[in-house]
This record gives sequence, structure tokens and C-alpha cells, in this order.
Amino acid sequence: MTDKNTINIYRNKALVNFEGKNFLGQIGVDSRIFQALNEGGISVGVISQQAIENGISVLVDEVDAEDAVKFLKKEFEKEAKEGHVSNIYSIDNLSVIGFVSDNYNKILSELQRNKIFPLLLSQIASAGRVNIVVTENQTEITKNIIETEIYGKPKTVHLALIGHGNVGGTLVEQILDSAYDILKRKRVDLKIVAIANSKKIAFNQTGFGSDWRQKIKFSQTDSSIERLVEFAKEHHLENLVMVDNTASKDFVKHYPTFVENGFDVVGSNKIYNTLPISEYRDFRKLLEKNKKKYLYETNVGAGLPLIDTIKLLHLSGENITRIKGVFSGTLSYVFNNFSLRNDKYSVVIREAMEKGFTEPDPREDLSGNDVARKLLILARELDLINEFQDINIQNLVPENLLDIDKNEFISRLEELDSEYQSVKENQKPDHVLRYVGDLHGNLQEEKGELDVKLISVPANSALGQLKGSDSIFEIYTESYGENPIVIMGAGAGAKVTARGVFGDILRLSETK
Ligand SMILES: NC(=O)C1=CN([C@@H]2O[C@H](COP(=O)(O)OP(=O)(O)OC[C@H]3O[C@@H](n4cnc5c(N)ncnc54)[C@H](O)[C@@H]3O)[C@@H](O)[C@H]2O)C=CC1
Ligand SMILES: N[C@@H](CC=O)C(=O)O
Repeated sequence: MTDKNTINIYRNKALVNFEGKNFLGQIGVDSRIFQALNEGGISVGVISQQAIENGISVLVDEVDAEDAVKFLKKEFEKEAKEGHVSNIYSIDNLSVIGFVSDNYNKILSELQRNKIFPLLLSQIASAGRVNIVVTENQTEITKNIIETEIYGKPKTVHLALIGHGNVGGTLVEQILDSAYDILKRKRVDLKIVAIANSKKIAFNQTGFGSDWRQKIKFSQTDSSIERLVEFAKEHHLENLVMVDNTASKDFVKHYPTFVENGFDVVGSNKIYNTLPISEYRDFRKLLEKNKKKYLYETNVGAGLPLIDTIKLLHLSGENITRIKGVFSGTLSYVFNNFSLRNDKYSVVIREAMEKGFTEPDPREDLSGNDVARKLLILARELDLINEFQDINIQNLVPENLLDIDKNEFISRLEELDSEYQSVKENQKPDHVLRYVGDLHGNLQEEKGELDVKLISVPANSALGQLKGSDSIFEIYTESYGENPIVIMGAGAGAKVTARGVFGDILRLSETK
């Protein structure tokens, strides 16, 4: 009998499956199965009848599986010839896990989220007693999930962090600093089990500590998604989260593979959300099918709570009519400082790079692409089906510098100085430069209008008073009328962005 406080695990079991048509419901079939196995000296465990599939499964010790199949084939030889029995076979290498739970449905849904689908389930509803049969390599994960649910054991969340530059590296430190507190306060055990960059990957199934930089530096393993997926399987890791802190267009192509292999996804990388709308939608369907989540709060406004706010407003039926503002922390810093100081444009751009505001290639900011992506991401949150090509972008990078190597571009930044000096000097008095994004038009139609451009505004206007690397987002809605909801604050920077990514990881961990 299963004790209320124990989880019993019986390993080395096999299921003998007996399949047939218009036959299994007949009186006497079960007893013939039992009798045949009994006479062969084989003891039978859990039994389950699958009314829909016309099958019966019996559980036996793995060592007896071959004989069990043989005895049953002999007993039902005549019915097999007549076509009533279609198949008798065994599935080996299984475990039976027995436990008592009042909330088996919750456990089942956690198991499904981790891609564990019990091969057999027997439940005595009144006593809350449950036996499930899973494959040997799923036994540990299943046990951990059941323990979390019935004993309140801390939930271990296994993190694979891809990219450890400005944002990713800061995130590792933030997680390591807070892990103990989170374990105590939230009963969530965050373990960083993989860290990768564009060249190498390092693994540690018990979780990396403060020497993680050394470990990745001396890792001999080439960066490989296949290897990461294999590692998670080999070590039977549950509650997997892949965190993308790269800016890579190639890496996002692997998101579906991660989802299909049981990972939720968190990303500061904006690329996936700006792929063609068909891919964007297919990925959402894939997530739904696999009961997985993709969180990306930092895609717009870094650590500011923008995506969630827009999502909630939209979901609750609020009619959003326009979103405009300064979307880029980098370009905010550049134009806030360049407009007021006597320094050259290139000097201020270099400062923004040093402060960790820019994209890995600063042309992504200066070309307007990064702001355009953010605008498109917000548009799609409103169910608009705009594509990247629909956006009117004022590109601030001269054509001759667009396709050269990134380092060469950085070394030639001074070539931009004279043009922007004259743009600055040709403004009306008491005006400053701001690079803005504007989503407008009839947002109830399929597509909105998206503009990204450099403008000159009065220094005493709301936009004109922006400071540092602050972003400002004005959200106009029907209920709020002429007075927009305004979200303002640091729009870039490794610390705030990593904190935002961390927030997404915690949100996932709590719902997982
Ligand atoms: N810096 C900021 O304020 C904000 C940045 N973001 C986003 O954060 C992401 C990361 O930005 P940073 O940390 O500044 O970049 P970074 O250049 O400092 O770091 C990028 C990391 O990604 C790795 N990487 C690149 N391609 C890879 C691949 N194919 N496979 C595995 N690893 C790969 C690199 O080796 C490096 O470790 C970008 O997508 C950016 O748009 C989002 C919001 C704000
Ligand atoms: N380069 C981006 C970083 C955040 O998305 C910006 O400056 O806004």
C-alpha cells in the first residue's frame, strides 16, 4: 500500500501490450490473459484497458517480458489467425511510480509541460492513489516533479544562458547573487546548467558558481544547440529555460528546436519577433501546442514594463490608438547629449558604446533598425500584421559605411561629425534633436503606419526634456483620450536589461 508521504519507484518493468479489434471487451479475455501469464509463472502488476484503442496493457518484470509475449501469443493463436488479435508486444525499460496526491491533474500538467506522457496510469480516485508508468530515462524528472508538487520541495529550474556579453554576463552575476534568496523566499532553485557564446559552450548539471567565466573560457566544447539538447536529456533535467542574450539572426532559427525539446524561451534578442508574420505566428502555435512560453519584456524599453502593459491594455479590450516616443536608449543618450554639449557627434556615440547602451554593432541603432524593430514588436502585440519592410525608417548611417566591417565602421565614426554638426546648428532656437518612433494610423485595421525618424523639438517640451539614456513611450488609448499613459525611464543598459530578463525568468519559474 502506498504511504501518503512516500513515492514508491519500481524499476526494470515492462508493459505487455495486447491489441485487437471487436474482441477485447468480450467476457473472459482478461481472465485468459491472467491465466496464461499465471501458468507461465509470471506475476502481473498494474493492468489497464484502453477502450478506445482496443487494447489491454499489463505490467510485468522486465526479465519476464519476452516470455509473457510468447505465452500470450500462444494462448491467442487462433484469434490472431482470425484477425481479432492484431499485435502482442512488450515495451521494456520502464518504471512504475506510485504516490498519493489530491491534485493529480496539476502533476499531470507539469509532467506534460516537461514532455512526459505516462504510458499507463491507474488511479483510485477516492484514495488519491496513483500509479504511473514512465520510461526509465524519465524516472528522475518525474520523481522530482511529483516531489515538488506533493511535498512542496523547491522547484529546480534549469537555465541555459546563450550569450554572456554585456547583458548576458550581467544576468549571470545577478542570478548568482540572488539565487539563495529566491530559493528561500520563492522555493525556486535556479541553476545555470549551460552557458554559451558564439564559439563555445560549457555545461554543469549541478549549476555554475562564481568561477563561471573561467569554465567557459577553458571549455573545449564547440557551441552547439544539438549538444545542449542532448545534455538536457542525458541528465534528465526538468523545467528547462533557454535564455537568448545574443543579437544573432542565426541563433533565433533554433527557437522551435528548443520548444520541441521541452524548453521555455526568454530573450532580450529582438530578432524572432520581427521575422515575417507567418513565422511569428507559427512559433506562437508551436508554443501553444507544446505548452511552452516565450517571454521578451526587454525587447522594448529594456527593463521598463512596456510589453506587459501594452498586452494587458490590448487584452482587456482597451483601444490603443497611437504609441510614440523615444524608443532607443542609445539614440536618446546620443541626441540628449549632442544637442546640449559642445562635443562632436562621434565622441558621444563612443560614450554610448562604452556605457553598454548600443547594440553589438552600433549601426543597428544608428540605422534606425533597432527602433524599427521595437515599433514592429509593439505593433504585433496589437495584432497588427505589419512587416519590417512596411516601416519608414530614416537611416542615420551614410550608404558608404553600411556594409563595411563593424570595427572599421567604428574607426571611421568621425566621418559623421560634420553632417550632424550642421543638422544641429540648423535648428530653430531652443530646439533639440530627438530620434523618435511613431505607430499611428487606424490601428483597428490590419496594418498600422510605422515611422522612425530624427526630429527637432522645443527644448522645453516633454520630449525635449528627456535626460541621459531615458526612453519615453506615450501610449494613447480611447479611454485615456488626449492624455497618454506615459512610461519613462532607462531604456538601455546592461544592468536594467539583465534585471528585466531576470524578471521574465522568475515569471516563468513561478508558473512552470
Ligand atoms: N544593451 C542594452 O541596453 C539592451 C540590449 N538588448 C539586447 O540584448 C542582446 C545582447 O546585447 P549585448 O549583451 O549588449 O551584446 P554583446 O555583444 O555584449 O553580447 C552578445 C553575446 O552573444 C554571443 N553570441 C553571438 N552570437 C551567438 C550565437 N550564434 N550563439 C551563441 N552565442 C552568440 C556573443 O558571443 C556574446 O557573448 C541584444 O539582442 C540586444 O538587442 C535588449 C535591451 C537592452
Ligand atoms: N541598443 C538598444 C538597447 C535596447 O534595446 C537601445 O539603445 O535602445
